[in-house]
Amino acid sequence: MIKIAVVGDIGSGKSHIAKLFSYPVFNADQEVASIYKKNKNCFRKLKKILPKYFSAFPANKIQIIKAIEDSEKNLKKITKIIHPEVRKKLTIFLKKNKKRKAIILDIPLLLENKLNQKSDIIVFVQSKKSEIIKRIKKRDNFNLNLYNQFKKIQLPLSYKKKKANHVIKNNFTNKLVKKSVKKILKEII
Ligand SMILES: CC(C)(COP(=O)(O)OP(=O)(O)OC[C@H]1O[C@@H](n2cnc3c(N)ncnc32)[C@H](O)[C@@H]1O)[C@@H](O)C(=O)NCCC(=O)NCCS
Ligand SMILES: Nc1ncnc2c1ncn2[C@@H]1O[C@H](COP(=O)(O)OP(=O)(O)OP(=O)(O)O)[C@@H](O)[C@H]1O
Repeated sequence: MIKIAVVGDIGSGKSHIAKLFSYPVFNADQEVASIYKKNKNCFRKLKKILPKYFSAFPANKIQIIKAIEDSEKNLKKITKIIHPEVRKKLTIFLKKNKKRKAIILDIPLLLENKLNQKSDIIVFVQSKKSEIIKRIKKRDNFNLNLYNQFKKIQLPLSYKKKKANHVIKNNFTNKLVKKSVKKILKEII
């Protein structure tokens, strides 16, 4: 199984491009959202360490964001509980798809959390900063503080690009991007 990991800036188009590969996608952000929504055991652990923000199941996103904004330590406490659950889901996903020729990893913190293996193909999505900002500002509940906090924690984009086997330039139109995806697949599969 070839693992193709899509990395890049927040809002650069990783999830959009991951889907264009037409192979099963593991989307870590979606997994996190689903854990908050469905995993009561995880909620209990979160409530125990951060009762002020996790009061009733399912967790409230505004409260989670407030916890993270209030202190970086809170984010560490949350990720200590959430990340092992995401890793469990990843193991299940890889097992389920072990006979597939390729799978796509849409894990924003893949390199930060050293979830990659040497054999993985890393694809870096490169998008114009101004275009990204314009788009993410339109998102529901967009929070500039949180965005800046996450940017500070994430590895520099220059490092991610250097680690990549391929770079896809995303101009937020499908024509160019689809061509790049096709070219990469032709080279590796
Ligand atoms: C704060 C939350 C509720 C905001 O949810 P929301 O739906 O608005 O955003 P989403 O989860 O899609 O994340 C958007 C982007 O923010 C960045 N981001 C999210 N969490 C983190 C983090 N812990 N560290 C650095 N960047 C992060 C990623 O680039 C991600 O793609 C959520 O991001 C969260 O709970 N984060 C902590 C858990 C985590 O580490 N998730 C990252 C995936 S493993
Ligand atoms: N090539 C493209 N053509 C059309 N729309 C695009 C393209 N690339 C991205 N988009 C759109 O831009 C927005 C941001 O893309 P996306 O959500 O995939 O980014 P992301 O990098 O996964 O974000 P995050 O870091 O928050 O997880 C989405 O609405 C997506 O549909």
